Amino acid sequence: MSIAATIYPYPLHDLGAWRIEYGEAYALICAQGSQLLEYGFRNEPPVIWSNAYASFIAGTPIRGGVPVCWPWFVDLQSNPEAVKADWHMADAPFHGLVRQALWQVEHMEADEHGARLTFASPVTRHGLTARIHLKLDENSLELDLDIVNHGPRAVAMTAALHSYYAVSDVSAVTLRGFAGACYYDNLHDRTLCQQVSEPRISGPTERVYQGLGKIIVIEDPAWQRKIFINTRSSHSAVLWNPGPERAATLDQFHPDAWRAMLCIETARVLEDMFTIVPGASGGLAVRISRQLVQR
Ligand SMILES: O=P(O)(O)OC[C@H]1O[C@H](O)[C@H](O)[C@@H](O)[C@@H]1O
Repeated sequence: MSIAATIYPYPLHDLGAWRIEYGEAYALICAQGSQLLEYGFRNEPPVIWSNAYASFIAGTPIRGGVPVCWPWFVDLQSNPEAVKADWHMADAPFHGLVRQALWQVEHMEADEHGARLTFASPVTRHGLTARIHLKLDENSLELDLDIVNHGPRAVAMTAALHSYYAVSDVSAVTLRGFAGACYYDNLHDRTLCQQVSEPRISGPTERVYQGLGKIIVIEDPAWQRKIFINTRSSHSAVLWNPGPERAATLDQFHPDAWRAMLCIETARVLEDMFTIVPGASGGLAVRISRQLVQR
């Protein structure tokens, strides 16, 4: 007998959210920011780092899960000129316009193939519409940021699916998929560097990689697990861990939490920015899965 997925309301204080279950897999997504807050498999460590210290307050960004950053990433001023020009505004919020905005549920469907949900962003400037499509099946979860330009002119933008992954100990995991790429080291004056071998995280890290391929792997021997990050239409990613000193200053963050998480933010930033012409669509997507490995 085949199992069907289920979706049910799971309010977080004042915020609307939905829990999705399908066999051993589960996920939690919130209407604010269309933000995935949990993803994992029962009786295993979580795949996505969910934050016990997160506050669920309307209009306040939630730390953890997968915040959606769009139509720009980080502060607007450090984006390419075309993005700054198209989105110029006073008090531009960090990471764009949608992470603390309330998205509308457009579609929810659960059956023996899994669950599919669509959220629509309230931002319609320049005649753009943005949607997040979430797909959960037995083995993977996909998030697809899909933007359509219904307006009269081309619009430039950057975006990121700012994913926090759960790890046993950030200094003990091995990463695959970065060797050979270039990155800007934000902690060293945004110097452009070449990644020769695969990176290890031994302290605060904030690197913006360019020219990446379609797959990144997190190998976590202590948890006998590999996380696979398959991307679509994205050639950049941000590797971020605050390290202990910055962690102590972050909101909604336990001072020791930096050890248990690693952000690999599937992105289209800097040289990987994109422009959508009238009548066209664009965006980026990530499919997250895991494989258990025997020692
Ligand atoms: O604290 P947040 O606004 O959630 O941002 C968290 C982090 O996001 C990205 O990784 C940026 O590169 C970092 O500069 C920033 O600190």
